[in-house]
Amino acid sequence: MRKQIIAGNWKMHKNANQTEELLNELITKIPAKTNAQVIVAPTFVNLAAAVNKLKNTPIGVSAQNVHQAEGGAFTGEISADMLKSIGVDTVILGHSERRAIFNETDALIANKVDTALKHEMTVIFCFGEELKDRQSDNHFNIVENQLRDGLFHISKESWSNVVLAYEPVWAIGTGETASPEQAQEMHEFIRETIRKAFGNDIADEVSILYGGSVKPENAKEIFSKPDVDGGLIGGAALKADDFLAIVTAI
Ligand SMILES: O=C[C@H](O)COP(=O)(O)O
Repeated sequence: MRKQIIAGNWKMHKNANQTEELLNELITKIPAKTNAQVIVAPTFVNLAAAVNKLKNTPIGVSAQNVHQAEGGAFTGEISADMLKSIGVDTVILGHSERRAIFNETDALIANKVDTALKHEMTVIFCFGEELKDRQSDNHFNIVENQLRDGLFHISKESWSNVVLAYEPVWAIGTGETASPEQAQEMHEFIRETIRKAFGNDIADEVSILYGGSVKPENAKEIFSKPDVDGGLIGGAALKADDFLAIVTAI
């Protein structure tokens, strides 16, 4: 059975007090039993506090990024070893905001993937087409290339530490969601692409999350699709009630 996962990417939101408040609310309100593994990704400065607060709860913690080098003169950057040393063993890589705003290329993301996997971290690998790609009917090519160039160099053994997050850029923070059918069509394509390259076991086991304007109102229908194994949630992860409504929709 594939793991179902709901991850909240808090992006550059929530200071220390607000982080504590949201975590308290999540801890208090999260149902005793959920069908999905639940993860939150606060900003770097609040990660250690989140790890401490969420100890002995069912909620895991992820970082939003990591630097590819082991360490050194990289002002402002954070290494995998630093994350591991505070108990963070999951990292989001390849997010479209990192690609578009911070010029992260497939080659750089592939490097970051290697570093994270070397440190036995779980990678939530994000990818997805822009609106122009979909309008020109090039979305399958773009998605396949992002997968091949950013991820397909890893070993078969590494796949147990990889979660995929398909996030069409045109649906991120726009309020416009891919239809459940569009999500399913792409998730199925992604799984078949993995099947061709890595075989049935890996294709059937890897969790593929959908991200892009998931809300309590549309979550259930999207998650009902057979190749959608959960969600990577942005805006709606910033309110405990909305996030938990999405968690219970799966
Ligand atoms: O990482 C999360 C995605 O960028 C989705 O963000 P959103 O739910 O605000 O559209």
